[in-house]
Amino acid sequence: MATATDKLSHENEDHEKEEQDDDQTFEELGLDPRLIRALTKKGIDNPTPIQRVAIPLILAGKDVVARAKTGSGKTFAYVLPLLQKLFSDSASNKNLAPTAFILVPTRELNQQVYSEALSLIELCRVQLKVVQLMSTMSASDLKTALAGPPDILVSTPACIKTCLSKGVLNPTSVQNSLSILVLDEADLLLSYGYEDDLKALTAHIPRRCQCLLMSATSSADVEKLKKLILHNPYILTLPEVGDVKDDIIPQNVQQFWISCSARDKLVYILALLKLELVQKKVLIFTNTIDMGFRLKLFFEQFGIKSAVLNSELPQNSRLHILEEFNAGLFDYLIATDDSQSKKEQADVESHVEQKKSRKHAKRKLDSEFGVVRGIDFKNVHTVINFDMPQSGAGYIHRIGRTGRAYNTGASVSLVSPEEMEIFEEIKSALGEDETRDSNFIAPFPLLTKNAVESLRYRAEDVARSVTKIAVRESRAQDLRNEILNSEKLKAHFQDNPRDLDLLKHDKVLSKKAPAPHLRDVPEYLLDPTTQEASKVIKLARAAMGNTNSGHRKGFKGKFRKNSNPLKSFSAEAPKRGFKGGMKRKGKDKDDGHRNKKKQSV
Ligand SMILES: Nc1ncnc2c1ncn2[C@@H]1O[C@H](COP(=O)(O)OP(=O)(O)OP(=O)(O)O)[C@@H](O)[C@H]1O
Repeated sequence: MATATDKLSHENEDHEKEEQDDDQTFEELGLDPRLIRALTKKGIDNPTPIQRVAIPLILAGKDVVARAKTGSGKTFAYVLPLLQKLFSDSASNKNLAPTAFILVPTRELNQQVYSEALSLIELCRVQLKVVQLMSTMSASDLKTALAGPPDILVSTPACIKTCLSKGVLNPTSVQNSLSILVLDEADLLLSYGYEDDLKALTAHIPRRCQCLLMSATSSADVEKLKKLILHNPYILTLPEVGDVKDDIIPQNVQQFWISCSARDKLVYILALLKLELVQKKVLIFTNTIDMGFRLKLFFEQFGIKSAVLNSELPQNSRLHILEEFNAGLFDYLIATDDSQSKKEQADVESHVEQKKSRKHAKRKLDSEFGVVRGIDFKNVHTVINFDMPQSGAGYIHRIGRTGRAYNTGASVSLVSPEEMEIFEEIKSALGEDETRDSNFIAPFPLLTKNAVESLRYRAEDVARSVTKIAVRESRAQDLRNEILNSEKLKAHFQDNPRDLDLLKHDKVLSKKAPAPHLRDVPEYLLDPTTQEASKVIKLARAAMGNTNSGHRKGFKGKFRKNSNPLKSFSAEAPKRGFKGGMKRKGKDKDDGHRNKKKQSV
């Protein structure tokens, strides 16, 4: 067993190594050649900064608390060393329970992590078994999934608790077998209400178990989890260097905002999309499901096809919508970030519970839905906040859906006077600073008043036709369609897991056929500035090989290292006893240059 002094000197070595060697390879990190080959097949050649720091530490058996920006490659940072450790263990594995648990807050993330781990295992051709547990599974399905047992279990904490309470997982077996526990998106686990579920598990985590906490933001919740789960004294925290607010948003994401009344938001978003002032693919956030459908119906009248994603839809449909969007089958996805609705529902439920009248407390929304947080949307260029999120953390997670890996991205927030207060809160959470792109939300420069006014008449006319009843009917219709889809999907995808085209989710819901004259914006309605702006966007798109949203052409390496979230992770040593941290080299020297670029979207 190493002493605390050993621990500190190890940390210092790691730190210096990182400072010296910015271009380390996976090989130099000690990664197994099979994993390196698998990564090459996935087009991944070099580790990201968080991977450079975390992989050797995890391989060395340390507990790690890793905090790194959204899109910085945290999943591989733990999945790769975890698999490597299991490569050597699996032959001698006589365990009665899984060796590794990966706990995630949402089903969507569950699916994503499971798929990443499975695909690496398949590419490495090793005898490891990974399974995912879902809360919809019956006790016998859970039993079947855990038979064997698998080497890796991906699950929400709630399912683990269910397995323990139903006797599907034996606590003693867990104590004897569990060697690695990962809490992914740790900052969200408690806010999704998993505290009791986690507590039910902690009693059975053996002391020798290696624990890893991955998170995009730091919060009191992460601290709480650290205390709850991490009992091994060898902990390395990897927060960002210096100011906590340093580069919370990746530097290759440009953030913009537009001030407009709540009523005018429809005409503004129409102008952004129809006049092509933002690049595709576009992810649009609303705060309520009804607003999501209102937007969809509104867009349909202008020939803009979009799909909606929300917690009301069956799980298969949600996962399929994500797959289709990631594969580039449609360009506009309206996602409802309904953490607020969930909270409201939870309040209602607890009220109902207090009254001991639970029969009306049916859960309509899926509490494990979480499309905003942690999901790896592929090639989303623009995130639009149609409604503003309720907190700084919510904003960070939403914006983090663009600018992932080596891509650039932009965000546009439509802010009404009623939302100014929360907007100010968000800005102070980011530590807004005009000299740093990553923290600064600039006024959107490409939309002129003329352009908005030219569309106002048409937009308001259509907006009036999208009545509450129309929204309610289309919401019900979509749910019916998706329930049918869900059944078909289940059956079909068991046999053809890669067949994405079968069911499209961006079909038209409006009863009223779109008027042909609304499809195109006639040239006489467009002022020269807007025409110019739209051309600039198209050219930028073409220059980046982004003319077809389904295919990302490599423009890796064209970014300056410092403006890339994957390159700019920096780590700092724990507060006590270790100073210095891993600094980004020359991080501020080209700020002026970045500011000049602010005009392009
Ligand atoms: N070394 C690498 N080189 C290039 N791309 C990478 C590398 N590592 C991961 N990626 C890609 O980067 C994207 C983001 O990775 P990941 O989802 O792990 O980010 P994250 O840090 O977990 O973000 P979030 O906090 O939003 O969940 C993924 O598409 C992943 O395939």
